[in-house]
Amino acid sequence: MAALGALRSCWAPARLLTGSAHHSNRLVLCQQTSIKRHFSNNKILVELDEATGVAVMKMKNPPVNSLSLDFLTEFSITLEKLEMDRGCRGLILTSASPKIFSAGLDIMEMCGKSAEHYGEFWRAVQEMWLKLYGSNMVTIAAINGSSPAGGCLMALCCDYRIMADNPKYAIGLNETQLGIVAPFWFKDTMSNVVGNRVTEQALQLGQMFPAPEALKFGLVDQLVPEEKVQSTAASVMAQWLTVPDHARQITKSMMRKQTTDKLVNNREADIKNFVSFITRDSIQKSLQVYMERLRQRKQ
Ligand SMILES: CCCCC/C=C\C/C=C\CCC/C=C/C(=O)SCCNC(=O)CCNC(=O)[C@H](O)C(C)(C)COP(=O)(O)OP(=O)(O)OC[C@H]1O[C@@H](n2cnc3c(N)ncnc32)[C@H](O)[C@@H]1OP(=O)(O)O
Repeated sequence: MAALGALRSCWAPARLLTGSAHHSNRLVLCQQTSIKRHFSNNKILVELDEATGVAVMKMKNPPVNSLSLDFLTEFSITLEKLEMDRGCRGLILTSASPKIFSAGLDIMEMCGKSAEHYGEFWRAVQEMWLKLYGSNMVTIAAINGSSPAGGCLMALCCDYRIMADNPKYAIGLNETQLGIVAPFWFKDTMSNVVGNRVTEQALQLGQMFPAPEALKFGLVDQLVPEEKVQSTAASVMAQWLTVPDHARQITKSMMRKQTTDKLVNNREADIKNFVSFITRDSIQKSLQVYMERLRQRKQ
């Protein structure tokens, strides 16, 4: 969480990038150029470049990067490690396999399981959101494929979104299409980016927007050719990192705290609400029908 007291002081890298550092600091930077640290596990590839202070996090949960309980747990642990690492100032979030950024929450985690499981799963979804939306790091989503529902939420949590310029890739909070409802904190995250009116319509209709449409109303910030998504993310990140960390972090926290506090103060009630919603027979039926439709589409 972006608690003000926990702000990290990362002045040296900021000064290096703005060019006001002492000569000996520059030497350190040169010497560090090729040092990369790895935080990978079997679901997420992470490489932290010590010279730039930027970590690239590639989701790798085949076939579609669905957000399973295991994946979400690994994700939050990894994010926590990076957050605590004084050498890490920026995070680029992307997919290890182009075409799909993330298929969103793993629907199988919400079907035919116990109430205890649903509670545990939802707590993990909350944790991912609190950590990513509340991150002190500069976060950039390099969206190299489709990004429905929970995948869109992850991208919306970031400070800036760069998407591959391919109309086949779509992004949006499509929950109503599955017969489920995006909770208030999904809604707030989108509303904070694109405004209330657009969010209201998009959420009711469960709209998925092809990349060019998403750009038009600011759901993503920039479209670039597919092969330039990563390099553009790196250069946008370099610009963001020229701003002194403490000032940017306080500003980010000021903009987002009201939204995160709403969940922090209501976590247990939100879990209870989710469990009672998802265990309804009608909702279970809707999810099964949706999965069946996905399978049939494939055939
Ligand atoms: C009363 C007030 C209540 C208030 C609210 C209270 C509580 C809130 C309640 C609920 C909130 C839940 C919020 C949910 C958020 C979500 O994220 S739901 C997930 C939504 N995701 C989707 O709709 C994506 C569906 N998938 C696709 O559209 C496509 O699969 C694709 C991602 C575009 C990829 O297409 P393609 O490359 O063609 O791959 P396939 O379709 O063939 O898929 C490959 C296999 O992957 C399986 N799969 C796809 N997506 C998911 C998924 N999200 N979860 C699990 N599995 C998935 C797909 O079935 C294929 O499996 P098989 O190979 O057939 O076994």
